[in-house]
Amino acid sequence: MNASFPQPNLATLVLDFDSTFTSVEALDILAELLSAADPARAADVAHIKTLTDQAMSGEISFADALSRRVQILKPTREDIAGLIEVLKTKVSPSIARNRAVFAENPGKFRIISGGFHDFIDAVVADYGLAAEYVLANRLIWNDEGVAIGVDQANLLSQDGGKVLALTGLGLTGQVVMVGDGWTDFEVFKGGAAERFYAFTENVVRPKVVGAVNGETSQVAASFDEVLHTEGYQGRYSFPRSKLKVLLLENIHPDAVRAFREEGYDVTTVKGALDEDDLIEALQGVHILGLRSKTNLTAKAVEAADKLMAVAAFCIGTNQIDLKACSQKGIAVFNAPYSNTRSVVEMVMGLTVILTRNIYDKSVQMHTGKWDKSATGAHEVRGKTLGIIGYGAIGSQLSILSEAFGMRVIYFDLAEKLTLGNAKRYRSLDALLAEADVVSLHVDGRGENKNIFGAAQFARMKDGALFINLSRGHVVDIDALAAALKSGKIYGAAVDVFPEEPRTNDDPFESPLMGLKNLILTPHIGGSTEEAQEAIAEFASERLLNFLNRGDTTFSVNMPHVQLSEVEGRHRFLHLHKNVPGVLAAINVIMAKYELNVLAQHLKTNEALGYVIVDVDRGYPKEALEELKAVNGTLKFRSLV
Ligand SMILES: NC(=O)C1=CN([C@@H]2O[C@H](COP(=O)(O)OP(=O)(O)OC[C@H]3O[C@@H](n4cnc5c(N)ncnc54)[C@H](O)[C@@H]3O)[C@@H](O)[C@H]2O)C=CC1
Ligand SMILES: O=C(O)CCC(=O)C(=O)O
Repeated sequence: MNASFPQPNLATLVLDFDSTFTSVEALDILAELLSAADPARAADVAHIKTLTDQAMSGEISFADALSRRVQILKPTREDIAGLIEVLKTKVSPSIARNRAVFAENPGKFRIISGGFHDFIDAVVADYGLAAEYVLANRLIWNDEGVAIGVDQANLLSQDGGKVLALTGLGLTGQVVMVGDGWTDFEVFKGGAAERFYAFTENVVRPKVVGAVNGETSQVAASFDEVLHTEGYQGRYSFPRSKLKVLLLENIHPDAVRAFREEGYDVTTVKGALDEDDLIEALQGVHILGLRSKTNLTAKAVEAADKLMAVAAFCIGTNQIDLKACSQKGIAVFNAPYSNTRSVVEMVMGLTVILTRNIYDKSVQMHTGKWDKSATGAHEVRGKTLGIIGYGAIGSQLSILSEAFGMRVIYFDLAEKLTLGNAKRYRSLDALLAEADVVSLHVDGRGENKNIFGAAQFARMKDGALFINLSRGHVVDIDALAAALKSGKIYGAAVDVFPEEPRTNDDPFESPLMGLKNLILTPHIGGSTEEAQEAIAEFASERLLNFLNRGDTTFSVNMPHVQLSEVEGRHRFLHLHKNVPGVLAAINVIMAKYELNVLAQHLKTNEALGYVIVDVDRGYPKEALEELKAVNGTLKFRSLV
């Protein structure tokens, strides 16, 4: 290990126990355990919680609240043993994930609490903190093993006791207090600590948060933030609570939850944003999630000061300027398979509805018109489906349509595995001449603009059906309207439009409105609960794996590297322009600082090179600065 860690001048960090070291108030948990065992004590729980809250917010005297709570609870030694087991499972997540920092910095941490050694010692011992590093109260026990009071002689059973107890330790060097409660702030205010962190991971106490000055006292949403600011080498080189995630377009709440659970700072916006609003919203944002309606233009990418990664929470990525992202080293992901099935099922349903003219008949019924007739209504069995774009959606549609009794032909620019009895046509015109139903499933690349226009409609069979659930700009809408009006095509279903409203509150306008046997839907091909949930899981997992370990699997613009968790090591992620000499330059720096390399990967694509180096923990900060300065570097980060 390099000699620069642990650093000799790190401050001593003094941690409060309740709602800081653990995510809960111990006496509240004790009250809950007691009332679970004896429901008659339910009223005690409410009483205890009120007293805890009042004391923590500084509304009532701490000493008074403490002895009143013990008097109400009167726990036995067995009750305390049960409490310890529960508390061990309630350690604050950011403390739990930084367990190693306690062992790596012996003597640098203290626990201070108005709670009791009787349970605190056993909980913090798991983190290598011996009882001598705990400043706490003691319960008074009677001969039957029932706690009947508080050791009044202990400084920590008195108001202002934390200040006196800590000062009494005579710690040398800087002392920093970390806690959620008013008594913790008093430690700083009373001069026993040079700095104070109002710890808000578990509870936000307005009086405490409101008292911080932003300099010697500040809010910390996680222990990672405290460690980072104080110069400790914690689990993360950069605290997650300082990484901003912006999720647009009503992305499923499971994604919001996934990021919050991992400690990221998440903001959500219901609709899509136009370029100006997006540029403003992107300031300070590290991660962006969007769907199909927000255009991440080159200008927005250029203006995004902190952006590291973007995910399209959908299949299409035509709304993202991939080139601009690559040039800035921004990783882009999507969810290529999560809504495939939903689109296919919708096409199947639309095919039947159009073939039977069900939509118009239903509209007429709503106006009181009963038109029972078989004219123009057909079975789909035996009809020919022409699929344009035989990718994930097109090929799955092929399978289901055959099961439905249809004959399938397809046209794709690329070589594809033909499934079932489908037949590949090498000419689009030949397909159009034979298909009874034409369904578009090409991607939204710029070159596909208006690939389906008057000439293509003219080549379709008279009375055929047309379905577009791909992208709006792929079809010339005026040509479609003309083909419908002339009766050249019998019916159509359109889910995607060249111009789509950004939110449900914006109006929809199109030359297609009001035409017969034309089903219009508001871009809902992938809008099922199943698909949205699956997308949320898939896309957020891609982003989190990229953030937490540098994994780029499934990225649409980065070289693909599948990486394991970073455990007991450090990982450098170096993204650069694909120019010669970068790996050599990185290795020269590794050698210069005698870094012990545990693993190294280099993967490139046309535009980018991605070097991942795992090294032993501990190295001088100058090594990082030199790695960042290597010629061609686009982005550099280190993970621990
Ligand atoms: N309406 C909705 O809600 C949804 C729409 N979509 C759209 O569907 C598109 C297709 O999705 P996937 O099948 O998953 O994509 P994919 O990338 O797997 O398949 C697209 C296929 O189209 C082919 N292709 C591209 N341009 C072509 C052209 N001009 N002529 C013939 N073939 C061409 C490609 O070679 C590829 O095989 C997405 O890109 C997206 O725009 C996807 C999901 C939901
Ligand atoms: O529902 C959405 O967000 C868009 C679906 C879509 O068009 C896609 O997945 O590409």
